[in-house]
Amino acid sequence: MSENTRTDSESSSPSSPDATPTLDQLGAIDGQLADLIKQREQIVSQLAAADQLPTAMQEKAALGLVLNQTSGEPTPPAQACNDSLWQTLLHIASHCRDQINDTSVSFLGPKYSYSHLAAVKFFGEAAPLAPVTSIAAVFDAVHRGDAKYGLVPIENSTDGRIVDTLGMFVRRHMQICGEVLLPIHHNLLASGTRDQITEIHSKPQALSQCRQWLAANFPAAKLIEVGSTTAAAESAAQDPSIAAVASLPAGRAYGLQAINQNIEDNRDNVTRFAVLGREQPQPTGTDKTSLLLQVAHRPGALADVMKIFQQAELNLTWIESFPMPGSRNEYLFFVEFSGHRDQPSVQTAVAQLGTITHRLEILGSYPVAS
Ligand SMILES: O=C(O)C(=O)C[C@]1(C(=O)O)C=C[C@@H](O)C=C1
Repeated sequence: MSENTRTDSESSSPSSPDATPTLDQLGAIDGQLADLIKQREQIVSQLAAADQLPTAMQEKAALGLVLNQTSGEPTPPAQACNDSLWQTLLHIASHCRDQINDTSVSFLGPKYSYSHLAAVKFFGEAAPLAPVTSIAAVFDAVHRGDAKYGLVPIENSTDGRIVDTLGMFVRRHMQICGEVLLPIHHNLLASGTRDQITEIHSKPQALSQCRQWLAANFPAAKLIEVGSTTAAAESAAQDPSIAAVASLPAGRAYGLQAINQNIEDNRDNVTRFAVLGREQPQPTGTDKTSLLLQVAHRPGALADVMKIFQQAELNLTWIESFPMPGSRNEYLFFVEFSGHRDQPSVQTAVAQLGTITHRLEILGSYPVAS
């Protein structure tokens, strides 16, 4: 143990409750923190070498419990996401994992896309994040095992479902092991002045979330759909006639001016992201389960499905229909409800659903985000 880690009451705590603390005491505490983080790094690499390192998700759950004990509040871990002490602990955990190159997280990039901001919120600032250029590529990276986790937008409070994501779940079997809620504040960013703007670039969902504002303020501008909000910011940095709808961090990264801030039509604009990965999180008491199902094409088929949820007293939190690729008038359904797949009532409902559906996939059970 180094000088700094000694719990030295003379150097790190005030000599009496009324005495003003000194800068030395602050320095001593910082030294202890740095030393503890180094010790933590070492333990993480030793656990990894012994193949005993918990997964990033397990570690996150354990961190939540530690934080709850410290604060004395019975908050489930996932709900502590906005707390800055929580973010700091998560950052330290991701920093230690980064030393051993453990967890890679695939997301729709480049950096500073909303998907990137959501990945940082969930996995921590220092997690090894791997940007790709499309939602399909996130699924591919997790499917091939190039990334341990993936992060994709699934639903927005203004605009509804994210079609690219639901389409990929239909085409490729993939598990959900977590979710992140991110408030989305869009900004009009440009390298020139307001008068120079003739085109506005962004991801279709972002343009749609600002549709009324754009129509009222830039009725003559051409709206151009691109792969991500950061890709739009990149173009705006190269051409003063292009403005981007993107995040403020993207604007700062590309040296753009925020011509207008918070231009989303709905002030309560929130996007929900799904965390993709092979892991199956343990029940926490506040969990959610996602299913993909296909019902027979006959009257009352969906009503029969709903009856099963009603009888099992499972509370639905989301239901979306999605056209079946290649067969007109047939639909798949995404259903989410409160509860975990290990719960007996969920198991009974799933067994019954299996007898009346043509396709049934449990996409995952995971802690509810707030
Ligand atoms: O382009 C981005 O920045 C994204 O992360 C994608 C995306 C989306 O497709 O919904 C994510 C959140 C916002 O709703 C707007 C864009």
